[in-house]
Amino acid sequence: MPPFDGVVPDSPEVDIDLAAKHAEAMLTALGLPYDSEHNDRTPRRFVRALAEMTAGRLVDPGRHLEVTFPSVSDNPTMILVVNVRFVSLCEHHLLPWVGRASVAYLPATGARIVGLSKLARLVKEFAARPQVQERLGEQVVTTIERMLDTTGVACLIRGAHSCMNLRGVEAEDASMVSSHLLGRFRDDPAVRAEFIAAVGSANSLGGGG
Ligand SMILES: Nc1nc2c(ncn2[C@@H]2O[C@H](COP(=O)(O)OP(=O)(O)OP(=O)(O)O)[C@@H](O)[C@H]2O)c(=O)[nH]1
Ligand SMILES: [Zn+2]
Repeated sequence: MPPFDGVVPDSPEVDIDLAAKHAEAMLTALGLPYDSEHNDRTPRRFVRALAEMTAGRLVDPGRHLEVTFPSVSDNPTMILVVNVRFVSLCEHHLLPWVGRASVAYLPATGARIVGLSKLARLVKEFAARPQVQERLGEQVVTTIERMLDTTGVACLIRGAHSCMNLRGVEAEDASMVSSHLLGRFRDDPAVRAEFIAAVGSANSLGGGG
């Protein structure tokens, strides 16, 4: 089942008919009846969208790191993917939050390496569920550490949380920055500085090749 393709997951855990019935009751209880021909499918649309945006919880994102290639260097250097865009749902309010993650790892000498897209898939699937930013970063780095032979893993995330930007405190331009560092990224200031500088310079170069 591929999530993130606009599809509602086909899973025994997901009952769209039942969810739509409850959503209609919930909206009615809020004084928002959806009972005209214009909007009577809204409860169904609402729960389908929710199911689609939480499809990542039904898969094991780590499976992407099972596809590896032989090492190409006796002196492996930092592998970094910058600005992986993701969409998530704040687990407190179930409102969307969006962000960009930059993910790096240092392969151990002789270790097999992973395709770049797999790091992006990891981020997007861990994001596609009720989530908090701290846990997203933690899940990304600990999964890479578990699945690959590395001497360090890092993930820097900048997230814009609509529950803070568009309601409540309405801090419109505020975003959250978090860094999750393991191994040499945590213990060696030079490696950490190289990571932060590489993310910064990639951003100043703009996207693309
Ligand atoms: N640390 C962290 N906090 C988050 C994240 N997403 C949402 N929050 C915060 O979760 C908190 C939930 O606080 P509550 O006081 O229970 O909720 P609330 O009454 O709606 O609070 P306000 O948002 O301040 O109106 C809010 O401060 C949100 O900004 C996240 O990824 N990480
Ligand atoms: Zn929230």
